[in-house]
Amino acid sequence: MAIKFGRPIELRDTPHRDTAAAPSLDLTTRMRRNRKSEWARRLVRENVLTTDDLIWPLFVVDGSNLRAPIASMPGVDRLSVDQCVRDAERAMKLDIPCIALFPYTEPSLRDETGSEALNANNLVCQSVRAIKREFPDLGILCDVALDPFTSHGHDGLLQDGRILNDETVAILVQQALVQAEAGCDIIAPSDMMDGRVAAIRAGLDRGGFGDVQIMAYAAKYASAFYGPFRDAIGSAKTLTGDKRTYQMDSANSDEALREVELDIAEGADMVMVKPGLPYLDIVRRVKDTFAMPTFAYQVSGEYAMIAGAINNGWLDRDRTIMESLVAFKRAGADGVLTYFAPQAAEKLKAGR
Ligand SMILES: NCc1[nH]cc(CCC(=O)O)c1CC(=O)O
Ligand SMILES: [Mg+2]
Repeated sequence: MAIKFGRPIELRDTPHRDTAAAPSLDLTTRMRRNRKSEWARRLVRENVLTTDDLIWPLFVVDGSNLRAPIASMPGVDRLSVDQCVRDAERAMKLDIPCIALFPYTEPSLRDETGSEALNANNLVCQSVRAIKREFPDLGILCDVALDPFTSHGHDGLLQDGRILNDETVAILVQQALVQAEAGCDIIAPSDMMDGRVAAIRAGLDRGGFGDVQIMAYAAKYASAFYGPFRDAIGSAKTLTGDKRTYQMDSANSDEALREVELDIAEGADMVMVKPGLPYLDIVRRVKDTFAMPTFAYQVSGEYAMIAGAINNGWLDRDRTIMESLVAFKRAGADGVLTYFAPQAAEKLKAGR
C-alpha cells in the first residue's frame, strides 16, 4: 500500500460520504457547502473588521477625575481631561488608531457666536495637548462646527432665523487653526456650510499645517439619530429649530455624490457619510464613485438603540456589535466612527 504523509493513500482519497443524508434534489450548486464549518467560512469570508478600522469618539467635560454618565448613551461617559487621557491610553492598548473629541461646554461659556470655539485653551485643545504629551502616536480627530459653543445650538452663526454661510466659514477656519495649533491630526468639519473645506485647507496651509488632514463630513444628513449626542454636548435643550437648511434631506442620494465631489475638489483627504447604518446605500455609492478613503459615523442614536436593546437582554451584545460594524466594511467603508470602538477592539484582540 502506498504511504504518503503517514497515511494510506487509498484511505486518504476515500471521499467523505454522509450516508445518512443521501441527496434527493439534483443540485449542481449547493451554497451551504462553503458554510459547513468555521474554517470553511473563514476561507471564503469577504470582509473583515480589524482594530485599524475604528475611530473612537470621546466627550470631554470640565473638572478632574470625573466620568459623568450620559442617560441616553448608556455606557458612554463625559470625561474630564485627565480621564480623557486614560481612555486615550486604553485606545493605544487596544490598537485603536484614532480618537475623536467632542466638548461639553459650560452654559456660561456659550454665546451667540460660539466664541469659546476659538479659545486656544478650551476643553478640546486642553485634551489634545494632554493626550499628545503622553501618547504622541495616537491619532486625534477634532470636529469643526460651532454647535457645542453656541447658545442657540446651531453649527453656524444665526441671524434673523437664518444660518449665515460665508461668515460662519471664516470662523470655522479660525477654529481649525486653534485645534491644529493644539496638535490635532485630523480636522473634521461637520458643519455642512458650503465652501468650508477649501477655506480650511487654505487656512491650514497658510498657517504651516500642511500635514494636518481633513476628513470632511461630506454627506451629513439632518437626522433624528443625533439626539443622544446633543444630550451629551448639552445642546439638545437649547437648540432652536432644526438643522435642515444646512444638513442634507434624508430622502436624497444623488445629492450626496455632489456634496462628496465638491469636498474632494476642495481638498478633503477623506470623506464621511453620516449617520451610518440607515445610510449604507450612500456609503456604497460614494465608495464606488470616488474610490476615496471613506468613513461612516455610527452615530449616537444608533448606539442608543443597540445599547438599549442589549441592556434589556433583547439582543446579544458581542454579536450585535460586531455584525453592525462589519456591515460598514461590506458597504465599502474604510473605517467607522463608533462609540462601540473599545468593546469591538477588545473582542477583536481576544480573537475568535
Ligand atoms: N455638528 C456637530 C456634530 N458632530 C457630530 C454630531 C453627531 C454625532 C452623533 O450623533 O453621534 C453632531 C451633531 C449635529 O450635527 O447636530
Ligand atoms: Mg458640502
